[in-house]
Amino acid sequence: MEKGLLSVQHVRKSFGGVTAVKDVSLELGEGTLTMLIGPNGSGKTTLLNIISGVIEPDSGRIVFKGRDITRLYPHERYRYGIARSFQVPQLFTSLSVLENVLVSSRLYLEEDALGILFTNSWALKDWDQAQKAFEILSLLKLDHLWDAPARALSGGQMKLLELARALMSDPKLMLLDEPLAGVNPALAHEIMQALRRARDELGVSFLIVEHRLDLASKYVDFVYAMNQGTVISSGTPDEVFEDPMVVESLLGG
Ligand SMILES: Nc1ncnc2c1ncn2[C@@H]1O[C@H](COP(=O)(O)OP(=O)(O)OP(=O)(O)O)[C@@H](O)[C@H]1O
Repeated sequence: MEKGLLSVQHVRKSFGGVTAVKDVSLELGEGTLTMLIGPNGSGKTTLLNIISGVIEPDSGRIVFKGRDITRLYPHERYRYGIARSFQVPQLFTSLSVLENVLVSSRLYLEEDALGILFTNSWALKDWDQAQKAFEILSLLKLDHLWDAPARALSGGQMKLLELARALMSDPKLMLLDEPLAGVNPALAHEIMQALRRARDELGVSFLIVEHRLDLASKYVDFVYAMNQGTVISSGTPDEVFEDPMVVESLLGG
């Protein structure tokens, strides 16, 4: 497995009497698509939160691009190249698809994002940013909807739009919590294909938590399987889904 982008080392986190994550280690390489699987309560979301910086681990280290980021705040990690998206997309529903992407660009956030929202002053402000937004929208096959209000999109398209917004910040690693939840199978395949295109064309690595193994597994490079707070198996999808430990504990025999 290619290594080197993210290294999670012996991470542990308890909530009161519950140890959600027990001595978890994992490695992600650049430009890879990795899926984190496990039954409910196995610690997947807690691990994602520890990597994005929302939750501080009790012990262990997070190393990103060779630097120890364990004590950095989420916004510092974001600037450093770790983006996170949520199950429910956080969009400006009355703005157009393109405007949603432009508002998220780092350039605009570092300026006066609210002022821009109220004055539409991005319109001719920065052609490069608009061009970049269009490139990302076309990579995700949303370019034909550029002028539609975000509220007119389907649930799956909203997830793609949220992904487009996150890609404007040039992340090296994107953490996605159940990107396929509630999405119909056709769009779920489109989302997985879009992740692969972003991996291939932008060099982004993805770590996705996903329960829809049948849909997602054919698109990912690597799988980590968790159970009761520990990693019980890792490798290519074939290796992990044939591992007797995984068959026994996650796939119900
Ligand atoms: N803030 C919290 N306070 C107390 N317990 C928590 C907290 N967050 C998670 N837990 C507990 O830690 C364990 C792991 O939870 P986590 O949400 O990480 O699992 P998960 O694998 O993401 O589950 P799911 O697939 O259902 O989302 C569970 O027992 C959960 O109840």
